[in-house]
Amino acid sequence: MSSQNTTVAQGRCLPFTKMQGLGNDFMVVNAIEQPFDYPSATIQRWADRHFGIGFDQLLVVEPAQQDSVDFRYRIFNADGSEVQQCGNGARCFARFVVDKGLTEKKEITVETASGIIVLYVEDSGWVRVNMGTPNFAPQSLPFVAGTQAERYLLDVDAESVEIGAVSMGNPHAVLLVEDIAKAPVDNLGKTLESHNAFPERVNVGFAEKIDNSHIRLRVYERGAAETLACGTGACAAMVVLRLWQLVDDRVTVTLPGGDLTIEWNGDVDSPVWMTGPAITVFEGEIEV
Ligand SMILES: N[C@@H](CCC[C@H](N)C(=O)O)C(=O)O
Repeated sequence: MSSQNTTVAQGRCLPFTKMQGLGNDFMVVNAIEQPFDYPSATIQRWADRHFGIGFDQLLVVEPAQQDSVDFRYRIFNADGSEVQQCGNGARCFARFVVDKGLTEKKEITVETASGIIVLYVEDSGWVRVNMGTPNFAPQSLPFVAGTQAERYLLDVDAESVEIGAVSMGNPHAVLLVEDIAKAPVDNLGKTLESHNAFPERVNVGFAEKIDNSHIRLRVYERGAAETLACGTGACAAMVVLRLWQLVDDRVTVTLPGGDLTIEWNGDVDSPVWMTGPAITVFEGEIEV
């Protein structure tokens, strides 16, 4: 994760599209035709829900750096930090490049800071994403945990909290809770996000099992606080619960903003699939 600190031309107006995937909302910018820099302070100003556009993440469409890839997909949290992956954003990215006529393909390959992912725009307008393989190695998050395990006990404020840990390109801690409505998302989520066992911070998911094919989930996102949905968080929760043999290979994940379908067969060499909606809210321009 890194922050950008370059200067940009003042007084310029930047066209953007406001999009959302299950209420996880985004400012999407075509930087192929209008390259610009992303100082953290500017992103924070744009992300502000009272003084700016208001969004959880800024998504930037750039030219691919490799021949076999269609686009480069860059992601910035509302706090201005650049991150490796964003699942709901990936679906919006796919709809953006198709709706704007930047590609005629319905199978779109994109580079992210954590590798290549493939996006499939379905006839219904929903998007199915090959999110790549989950990585349970602690160093992949990074997570200072000693040896790899299915479950870890973490000391938090004199208590011991059981978590699963996985990288979906970005880092996730997952906790199982009895009642999602009572989950301490604001307090424990915020504390764990910056726990010293996660040197690059972490996204924190609270999952309640409904049955073998249905879980409820709330996520305290690194750099954005609790969001209405987190795509990589849904993948992380599903694979951790699948690893713990609590769910089947195909699971509906109900987030505050709606449902995602997540599929993973339990094989660490198999990819995780995510399917869900991606919606354009409005178009606008903002002063850089
Ligand atoms: N909302 C996203 C995840 C965005 C990045 C995350 N906050 C991080 O810092 O890793 C999603 O839908 O996956």
